[in-house]
Amino acid sequence: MAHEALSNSSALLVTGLKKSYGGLAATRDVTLDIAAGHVHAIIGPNGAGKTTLLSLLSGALAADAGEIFLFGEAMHDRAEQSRVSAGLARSFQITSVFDELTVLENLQVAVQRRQHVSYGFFHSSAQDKEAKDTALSVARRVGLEKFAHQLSSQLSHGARRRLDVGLAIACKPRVLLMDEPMAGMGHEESGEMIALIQSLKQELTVVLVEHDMDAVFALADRITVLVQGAVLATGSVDEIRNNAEVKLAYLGEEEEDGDGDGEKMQEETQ
Ligand SMILES: Nc1ncnc2c1ncn2[C@@H]1O[C@H](COP(=O)(O)OP(=O)(O)OP(=O)(O)O)[C@@H](O)[C@H]1O
Repeated sequence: MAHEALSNSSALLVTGLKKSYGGLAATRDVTLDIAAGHVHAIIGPNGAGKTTLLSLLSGALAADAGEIFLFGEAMHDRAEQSRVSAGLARSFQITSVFDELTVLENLQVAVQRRQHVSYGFFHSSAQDKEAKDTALSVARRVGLEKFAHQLSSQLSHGARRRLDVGLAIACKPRVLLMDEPMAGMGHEESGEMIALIQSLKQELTVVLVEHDMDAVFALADRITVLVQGAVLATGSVDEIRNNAEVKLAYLGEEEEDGDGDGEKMQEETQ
């Protein structure tokens, strides 16, 4: 069933999403309208419910209440794999890299998994060729072409995380959920990941959970701040940076840091 109130530009519409772990409300009545083609960042202090929210969106966790629409199509009553097939995929958790396979083989497995869902178990040789070609184009897309025949276990941390993104892209998502893609990265690797996410905007919508505020401010079209499971504010980068409540609840530490590099806040929030 489609959502009637959907605006033309909504990629993901979430209404009244709730999740409790026993007595603890991890997600309280979260409503979000994520526009197509945007990078929409979700930020907030530790324990704010960011990962829980991504798990509810991907279907890894069942919500207690609320609705999720992907381009108007109801997702909340679907299982995780069915959401992936519809175009709602999560990188860094839904897919896993097989160490003993090469970069290309890993990508091929991801493409073949999607074909299996679409066409059933038996593959034609044309589908095998399509899987190889698609895997190679995804390797190119995430900047791993020159490592295509390298074992995944030999990749650097940054390259491995780009492979994670590639595995998600191989599922042909329309909305990609990303859980801390810059985690554990140095400056150069973060820069490469920022450039990759920036380039993804041309073809899909990204929901980005990230503690690295430099990356968030560089990438986000809109930001939602979660505090104790509830939406404190949603707005542009400037609106969020200048929001007094947000500064008090979360960004204040960065302002005190003074140099604007977000380091202090990262320490506070990692
Ligand atoms: N499986 C679980 N069982 C019980 N409580 C949980 C579970 N997972 C998360 N929580 C609690 O739910 C709240 C939200 O956690 P969540 O991991 O979603 O926050 P987060 O914003 O992603 O935090 P972080 O920034 O540290 O990753 C926290 O209080 C956490 O302790």
